[in-house]
Amino acid sequence: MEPQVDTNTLSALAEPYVSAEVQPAANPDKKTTSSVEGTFGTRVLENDAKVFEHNAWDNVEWDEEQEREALEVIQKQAGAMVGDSDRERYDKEAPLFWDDFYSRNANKFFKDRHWLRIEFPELFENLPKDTKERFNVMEIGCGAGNTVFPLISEAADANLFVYACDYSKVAVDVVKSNPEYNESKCRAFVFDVTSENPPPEVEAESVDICICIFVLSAIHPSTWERAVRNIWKVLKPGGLVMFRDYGRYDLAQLRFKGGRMLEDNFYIRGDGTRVYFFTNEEIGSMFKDFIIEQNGVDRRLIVNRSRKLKMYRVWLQGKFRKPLSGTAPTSG
Ligand SMILES: C[S@@+](CC[C@H](N)C(=O)[O-])C[C@H]1O[C@@H](n2cnc3c(N)ncnc32)[C@H](O)[C@@H]1O
Repeated sequence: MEPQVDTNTLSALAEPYVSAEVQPAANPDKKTTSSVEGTFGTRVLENDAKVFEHNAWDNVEWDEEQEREALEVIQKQAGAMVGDSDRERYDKEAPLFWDDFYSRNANKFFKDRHWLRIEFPELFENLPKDTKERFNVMEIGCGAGNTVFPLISEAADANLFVYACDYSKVAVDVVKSNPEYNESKCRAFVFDVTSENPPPEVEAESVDICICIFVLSAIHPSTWERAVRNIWKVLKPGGLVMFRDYGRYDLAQLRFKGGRMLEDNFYIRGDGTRVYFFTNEEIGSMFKDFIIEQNGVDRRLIVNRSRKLKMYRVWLQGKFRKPLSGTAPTSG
């Protein structure tokens, strides 16, 4: 996610919300099942002495030392885990914390995802025009609509329909109150992706593309399978999941202090919202029943030139295709 804050000052990166995202660097449209380091970026740091000459560097390699330091930070965090009763409360009341978040921020927090066309060109290719067959996109965890509205406006002359769901009622109300909201193009509704069943608003196997941007990190790891099963059920055979989310050792993870870790790599922010930091392996096994077309890591070094600070960002990006035949994933 990309809050509208200055990502170059550390104070802007403090809890409760670390700036989650800057615009992806370049088109990683490369089919691979492994890391796609090297495909995202355009500006590569070749000489460490020049690190403060630009604001950002792409595809930054991590050395063993950095990895060791990251692990040390995480071990320290694990020394002061959130207590059981708080953990249960954060789990039970999770949507309410997001309600509070959107009550405070409405649609002023995240920037619009204008990079969709670059990173996820499949959303715009082969869109039907003037045909009876509608192209259905579903966004899970649509928040304030920062993906939905740019998408609808970019594809204004196509026969595109967007289902926008979120388990925060306040978020859904924010989407519905947007002047661009138009039920001939979009339908927003409350839905928890970890529910037992897919949403009644969406016909089974009717969705061409399902978008999950910074949402799966917000759900408890024990519910990943249910979420993926619901996504599977709404997708057409051959349909695609477009995924972008936090990666392991992202700055946002390493900046958590004691008393914030709920479980391994799963944290509670100061505002009560939760966040997980994934590895490619975890994402690969979560979507194991899909054809993995991309499962990449986007590493960026963001530099504060005046304060000589280096901030390492790690995001994962993936494209997972539902096979033309196959049965729904079962829960383990
Ligand atoms: C980090 S925000 C991302 C919002 C939006 N995808 C974006 O990138 O701007 C995560 C969103 O996921 C929603 N969310 C979290 N858990 C959810 C769940 N189990 N089902 C549906 N939405 C969920 C939250 O309410 C919040 O709006």
